[in-house]
Amino acid sequence: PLVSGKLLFERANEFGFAVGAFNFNNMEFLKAILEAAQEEEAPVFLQTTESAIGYAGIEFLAGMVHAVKDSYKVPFALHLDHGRSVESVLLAIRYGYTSVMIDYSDKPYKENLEVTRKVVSLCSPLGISVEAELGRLVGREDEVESVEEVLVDPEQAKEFALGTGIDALAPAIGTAHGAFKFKGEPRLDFERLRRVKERTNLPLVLHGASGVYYEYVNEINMYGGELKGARGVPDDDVRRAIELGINKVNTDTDLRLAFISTLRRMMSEERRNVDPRKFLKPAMEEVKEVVKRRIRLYGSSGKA
Ligand SMILES: O=C(COP(=O)(O)O)N(O)CCCOP(=O)(O)O
Ligand SMILES: [Zn+2]
Repeated sequence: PLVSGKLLFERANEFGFAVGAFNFNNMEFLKAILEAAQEEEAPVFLQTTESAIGYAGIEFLAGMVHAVKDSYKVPFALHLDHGRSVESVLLAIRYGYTSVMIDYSDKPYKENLEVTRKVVSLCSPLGISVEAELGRLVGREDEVESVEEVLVDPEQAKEFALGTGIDALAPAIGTAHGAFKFKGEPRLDFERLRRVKERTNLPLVLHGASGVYYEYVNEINMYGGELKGARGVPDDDVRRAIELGINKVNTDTDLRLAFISTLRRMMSEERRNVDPRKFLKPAMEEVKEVVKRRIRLYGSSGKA
């Protein structure tokens, strides 16, 4: 059933595992995620960014989730990923989201603190969980670095947690969104993560955590794609981060790679087919498989 993110954050923090937070923009990804969670008997966050809402419309995205809120026995939260304004959070509340992120990490600290405190005052009385971010993920798309990376300051994290009353914190520890993470070798700042957990004891969130599995990258490159230098976070680093206190792991790129690799292969092999379902069904199945793989990696199988 559809539940508050608070429930998922608290249990994951108490028992030391992470809940998968999977992004969706359409019915196929949503169905794949929920079926994977059901088969793994795992809780999940279903999450949409503002660009997902721009693509599909919040009525469709929230409407689909509310339509199936009693159709799956596993608990799932509907989460606004990277909300960039109070208005965006209010819209999510209006459409029955049960968890939100207010991401003011690219603004001065004081602004981040004030706006986040405001969002907590709006959401907490409604039982809606609030996630915020400190430090800045380097936003690397197609190998082009767009923003300067700023790693989280553990002392500031403690003050921020106390000053805002957030339910969860996303500390920037070296990851980046997309398929091109890290300049050189993959490296997360585990010592910094440990200190943030020690000082806040909050449920922590890892953004930019996709593994970018070579089997999907290779298949995309074999069937007309061009992902040169694609690289993700090794599974062992995700495990280590969870041991150190990560309780929600954001996963978008791995689902995209699974979907697109299957789509490219099917489109190239079935040259007479014009029924979208013949391509979308196997692509959806592949997304389901990679979601199950990630749920097992996060230690959340059987934790529903
Ligand atoms: O942390 C992540 C995903 O990390 P990943 O790329 O490593 O999967 N996210 O918050 C997902 C961000 C998706 O943004 P958009 O819908 O604008 O493309
Ligand atoms: Zn993110």
